[in-house]
Amino acid sequence: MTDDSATPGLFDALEAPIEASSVSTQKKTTKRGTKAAEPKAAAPKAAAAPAPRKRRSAEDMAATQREISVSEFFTKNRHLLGFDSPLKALLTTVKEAVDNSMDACEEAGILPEISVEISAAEEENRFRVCVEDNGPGIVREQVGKIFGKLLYGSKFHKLSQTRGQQGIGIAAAGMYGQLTTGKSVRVVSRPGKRAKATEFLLSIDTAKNKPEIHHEATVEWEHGHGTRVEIEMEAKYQKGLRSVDMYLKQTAIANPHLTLHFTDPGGEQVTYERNTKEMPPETVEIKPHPHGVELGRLIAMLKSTQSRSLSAFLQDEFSRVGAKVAKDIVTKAAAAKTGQTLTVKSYPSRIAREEATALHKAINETKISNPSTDCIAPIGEDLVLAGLKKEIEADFYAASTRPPAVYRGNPFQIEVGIAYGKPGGVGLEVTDEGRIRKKATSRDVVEDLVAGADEPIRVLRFANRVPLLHQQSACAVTKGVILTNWKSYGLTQPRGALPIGPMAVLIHIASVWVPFTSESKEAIASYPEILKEIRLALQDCGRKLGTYIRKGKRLKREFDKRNYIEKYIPHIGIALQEILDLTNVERDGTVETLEDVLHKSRKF
Ligand SMILES: Nc1ncnc2c1ncn2[C@@H]1O[C@H](COP(=O)(O)OP(=O)(O)OP(=O)(O)O)[C@@H](O)[C@H]1O
Repeated sequence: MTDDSATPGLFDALEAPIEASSVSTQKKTTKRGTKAAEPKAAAPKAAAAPAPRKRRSAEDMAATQREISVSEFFTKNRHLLGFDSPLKALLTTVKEAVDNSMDACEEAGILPEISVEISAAEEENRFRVCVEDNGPGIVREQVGKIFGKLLYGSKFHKLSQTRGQQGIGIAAAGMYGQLTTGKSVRVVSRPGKRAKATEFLLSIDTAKNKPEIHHEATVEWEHGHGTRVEIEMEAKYQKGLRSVDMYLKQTAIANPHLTLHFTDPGGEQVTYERNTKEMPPETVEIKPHPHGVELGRLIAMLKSTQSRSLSAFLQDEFSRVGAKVAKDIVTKAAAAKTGQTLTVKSYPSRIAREEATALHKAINETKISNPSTDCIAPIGEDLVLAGLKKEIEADFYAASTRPPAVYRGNPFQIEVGIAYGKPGGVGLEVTDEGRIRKKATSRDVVEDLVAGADEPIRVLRFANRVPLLHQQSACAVTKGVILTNWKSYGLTQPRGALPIGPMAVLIHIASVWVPFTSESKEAIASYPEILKEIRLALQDCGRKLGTYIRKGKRLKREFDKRNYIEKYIPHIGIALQEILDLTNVERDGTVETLEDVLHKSRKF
């Protein structure tokens, strides 16, 4: 195919009068003794000289420079928060609301019961998302700020294991709804039996990042306490691996103490009943570990602390620092040329930048015990297994919870569960009578969560019990699975890829601060310490899986051999009858006897 658009330009150039610059080129060529220049394709006509650029003074520029509110920023960059398509926006909204409900219930010590309802709105491509919980509710004064102001929350400034971290989530969902439909968010909240439920209609003033409450009234509400959020938005509802349905199902797996009701836009209802009444253990909030603090943060902390001496500052603001460790740090820092004037009594806010640098270096050179780990609550091997068994029918399950570890001063813990073998697949079992038979299955539906025998395994990623459905390939969890050698556990694995087989692997990272790669909290950063722990947990489960697969292969070989021999038993029977010249009565039992001998033999 030719590019016609190029042609006129070329002819124009050939017909154009020779410009000064091309004449000089000809002269040069002749000088060097080469053939006299034939008329060459001349350069296109020189464009008219561009108008001189208008110069702008610093004052002119200053007139256009102004503050950007965080809401304006995220309105333009909503993809950063997980609102980059109508499909994903729906999932992100449900996720933010359900995660908040779970956090609130757990913080209040209430067994969570949550209802999610998605219904089609009047206008096309619009849905209404309603999430209701039996949590502690929200006091009246806070409702506006929580739902109508970005970067407002209770979790950002503390180090504790919660689903939410940033204080953006639910307000961003409301803002997305407002942006795409112009409608306000409806909130009903009742902070306890003695209080009345209040209904609010509110939106966010994006230029000021402030809530605007349009309506507030007390209403009757059948629940003793809790919160209901309703957001209408442009969205798309679709089932599949990255759907709301999948997020809710995986949430039920990782949160066995949750009862969850879901009504989809078609009116179909599903309830995930809790299978334990045990709440996850209460976790404690911790102070930052000194080894995780960066220089800039240390300087800011020195400025803002209430402590009146350097020793007190180190002990009050950080975990695992006692008087002795504080003294060691200060002595080391003072020994450095730049930190000469430092003593344990130095006044923190008067410490100069060079001294702070020496202090930071000394902190990292001092041996300090790892942070305490009572701030982390893993799901636990038993409940990982129970969760998998409840929602995924498979032939084999295994789980492994690693001891806590630390990245950048933040404690974390990894746990892994696997479900292997699709019901109705190759699963075989030995009956009480010693017969090998195909395993029976109670479900005829092919389970989405276990991959097909010739597909890459399904990786179910969780961070603080929240399923992560997007950005799988950018996530440390996926990297950990790929870096594990699954061939030694009986699975095939293409180079640099996920293993192949009928398996789902659940990987959970519990941490006081999950290192997400972006604000949309979809993938976990690949810190070497995290990758190492993921691989160790996978290897532990892999070893158990390997034993099972080897046993399964042996059973399969036995099963095939038996089938083969069974095929010939009638012929052997006839031959035996003839050789032994048996009577008719004796003849009748020959085949049964041979079959019996075969099945009782454990060798075949
Ligand atoms: N259903 C609820 N019940 C009680 N409190 C809630 C509820 N939803 C939100 N909150 C409170 O509102 C705060 C802000 O919630 P938001 O979703 O904006 O941020 P977050 O959960 O703190 O962090 P992230 O942005 O990572 O989700 C929470 O920290 C919590 O204190």
